[in-house]
Amino acid sequence: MPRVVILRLGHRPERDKRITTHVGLTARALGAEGMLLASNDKGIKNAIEDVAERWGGKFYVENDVSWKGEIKKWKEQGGKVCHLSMYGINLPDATEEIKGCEKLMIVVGAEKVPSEIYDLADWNVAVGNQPHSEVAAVALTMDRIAQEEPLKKEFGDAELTIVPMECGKRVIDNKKRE
Ligand SMILES: C[S@@+](CC[C@H](N)C(=O)[O-])C[C@H]1O[C@@H](n2cnc3c(N)ncnc32)[C@H](O)[C@@H]1O
Repeated sequence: MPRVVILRLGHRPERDKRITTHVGLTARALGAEGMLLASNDKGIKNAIEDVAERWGGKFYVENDVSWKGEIKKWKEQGGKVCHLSMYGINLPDATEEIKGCEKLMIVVGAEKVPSEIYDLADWNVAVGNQPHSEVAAVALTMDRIAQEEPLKKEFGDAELTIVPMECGKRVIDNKKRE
């Protein structure tokens, strides 16, 4: 799988807190390295980085970035950009090509995204051509482009680790074991 960064556009702090947090948490869980938030909401950064600190890995959130600046920088560094939109080409028809790149920025909107994004993106990709959710779109895309099973990813330096079991809950507190 390429290195993946999420660019979240159009986040409205008064109504999108939960969904933007879920975009970040889902991307982290499936192997992205970070999320760039093109709005000012430090609470999102704090909430996601707090989870990452307890559950491991090195996921970061950058607050209040310039979306255009970040896309430009990413492309100058050889990265590719995949904008998720129900109007794009269908994911199964783009997966093989996307899998081949080294650095991938996945762009997801909230409200309507600036039309310029469609031209700046290397791929405008629909996760099926029906409206649904940015969380589902990120999850399915990351799952489809993964080379290894993303649900078995291990997170280093975790304070907390779950022991999967058929029934019940077991969480290891790694701090207590030190
Ligand atoms: C709830 S939708 C709102 C879309 C907005 N009304 C518009 O017309 O662009 C928010 C985001 O979810 C993602 N999304 C929703 N359905 C999608 C689909 N079928 N395929 C890919 N992305 C999707 C897109 O990134 C979109 O910007």
